[in-house]
Amino acid sequence: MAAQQTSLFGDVADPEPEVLIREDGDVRLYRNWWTPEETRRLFDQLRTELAWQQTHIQMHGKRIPVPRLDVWYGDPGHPYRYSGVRFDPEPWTPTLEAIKSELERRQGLTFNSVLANLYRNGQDSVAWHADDEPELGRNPVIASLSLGSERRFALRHKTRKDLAPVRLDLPSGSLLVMAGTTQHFWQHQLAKTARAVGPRINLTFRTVFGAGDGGL
Ligand SMILES: O=C(O)CCC(=O)C(=O)O
Ligand SMILES: [Fe+2]
Repeated sequence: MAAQQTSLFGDVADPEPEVLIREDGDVRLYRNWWTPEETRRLFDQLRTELAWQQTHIQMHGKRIPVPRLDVWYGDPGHPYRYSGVRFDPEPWTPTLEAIKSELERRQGLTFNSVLANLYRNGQDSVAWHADDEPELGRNPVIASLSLGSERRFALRHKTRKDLAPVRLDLPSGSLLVMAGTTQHFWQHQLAKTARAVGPRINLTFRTVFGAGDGGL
């Protein structure tokens, strides 16, 4: 039975997660990880507090804007790589630090970085990819929190045709945890939509191994 816990964010009973993927990976969804009130408050705080920026990638020698705003926060000394270039993360804000401690306590995990994404409308998206950069280690645990408008998330196996793709609308206040070998065998995306949708914030907590951590 899930324990009733008192948290910074109120009294929350964590229900058992829904298991979305158990073959060649491990993906679980906690639908009501935050209450609607917490979710609204955190969405407003993060929308105004975070240093949202436009990231560009190099493609065929051209500088292309990614279709969303994003920003990395994390412990110093754990640079992340984007399009082959290393960047230092921003220092934790109080809101992100509180969310991180809450996540670590309730999930029994630790993280040192978070990539925050802001999808401004239905035209913002993230293309098929796996979070398999070497600095995330062999079997990364990625904890993904959704706030704001519901958007369609999808996972597909890279090679096996017998495993059906998983598609679901990620509710506001939900926590999706991708673990085990998920990033080796599966890709995920957040597709564009023609529907009129408001903004969505996604926080993906990760552990980025720095040069001194060894054991990648
Ligand atoms: O917005 C999402 O739900 C997914 C974001 C994602 O896959 C990423 O930032 O790596
Ligand atoms: Fe991802």
